[in-house]
Amino acid sequence: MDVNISRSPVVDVTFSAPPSKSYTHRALIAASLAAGRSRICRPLDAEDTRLTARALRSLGVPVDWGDNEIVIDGTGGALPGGDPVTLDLGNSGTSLRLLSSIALVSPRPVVLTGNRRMLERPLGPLVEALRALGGEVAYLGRSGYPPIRVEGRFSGGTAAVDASMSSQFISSILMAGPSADGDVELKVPEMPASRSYLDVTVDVMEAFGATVGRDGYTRFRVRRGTRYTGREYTVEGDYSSASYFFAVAAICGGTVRVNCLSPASVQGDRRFLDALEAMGCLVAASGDTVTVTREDELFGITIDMSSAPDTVQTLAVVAATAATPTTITGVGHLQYKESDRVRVTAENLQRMGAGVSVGADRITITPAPLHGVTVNPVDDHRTAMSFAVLGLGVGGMTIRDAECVGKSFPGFWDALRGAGLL
Ligand SMILES: O=C(O)C1=C[C@@H](OP(=O)(O)O)[C@@H](O)[C@H](O)C1
Ligand SMILES: C=C(OP(=O)(O)O)C(=O)O
Repeated sequence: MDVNISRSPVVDVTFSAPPSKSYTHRALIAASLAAGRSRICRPLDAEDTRLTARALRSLGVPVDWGDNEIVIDGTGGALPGGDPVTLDLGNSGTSLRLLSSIALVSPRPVVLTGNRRMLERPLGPLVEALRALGGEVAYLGRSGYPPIRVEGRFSGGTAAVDASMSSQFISSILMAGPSADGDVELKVPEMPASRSYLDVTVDVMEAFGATVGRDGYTRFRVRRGTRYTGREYTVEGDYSSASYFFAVAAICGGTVRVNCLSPASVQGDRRFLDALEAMGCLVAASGDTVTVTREDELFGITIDMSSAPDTVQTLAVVAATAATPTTITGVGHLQYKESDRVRVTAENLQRMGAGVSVGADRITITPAPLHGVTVNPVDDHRTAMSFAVLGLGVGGMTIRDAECVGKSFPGFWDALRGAGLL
């Protein structure tokens, strides 16, 4: 499916944020390992979260996905035995990384694999840590990458984790921690990438009754005997997905309100709002609603987005419409995502007329007169959504294979149509 995008006049629209993908993955896992029944309310129903649910069912967890809720009778920390099982996680990095540790909880041999791009997304530091904690983990293809086969016992102990490529390596072990035979202690020698997602992990673990010891982002501990308890849990709104709506105001001018967002959220992509404010937008929050207004031209900034990786592309497209250049740092690990996002973003902005320079851990966007192009997102949902929003400011844009947004935000195109923007 291709979507053609014309230039939009100044906007005055209200959107609802979809549920958080990261929170939904984690609630599914915690509920699966919990003692007792959980009801997950307003889960994100998207390709990636469905992959996690399907994988948990394959591991023997009774996951009942109903109408806007998921009911799970938790296993109480253990997983049932059975034949070896293979989990195909598509290109859901969160699913594959987090479930790699859940696989160690299972008494069955578990193979974790994915699509072609997933097999290019690194896993080495997580495998090394799982081996140190009792896992017998084998690479079935290229060393350091999926597919892997996980056997052994989650005995626990101490492991050092290099999370410079992905915070998910740490989140994975922590989420499974309550099911280890002994204490789990993780030492993190250097600042993890996307560190805010570790706050999301700890938030969900504690919401389901687990206690997590930590020293900032350098050390994490889950004590033997820690357990999850089933509960009713409502998934908060997704600030990463909401960024595209906020960017509509920044790029087209006018006002966008987005509701269903938690004002106390620990999601790192709230930082996108700080960036918009620094560039000249008016940002206001009231209850569950955030309002962004852009009246005058925006000016470029220099900002570290290392803890807000999923809104780097959204910020880059906004930056291309500002009056002066923007430099975004902390972007080196974006090469490991659904695509090499810094390269893809640079190439497409340059095709549109912007000046872009890329360094080891930064991207600088120098605004210039822009023209619409046809963008092939190469199956990356965030490339599709960020350039769609830029198209509303430039016109003459076509997004190829637009259904790829289903990975995280299946309602994206309908939301723009419902607001009269398509
Ligand atoms: O743990 C999570 O839910 C996620 C962590 C981040 O990945 P990295 O930690 O690999 O940067 C983020 O980009 C991804 O969309 C979701
Ligand atoms: C990188 C992302 O997700 P994942 O790591 O789960 O593939 C994303 O949603 O941008």
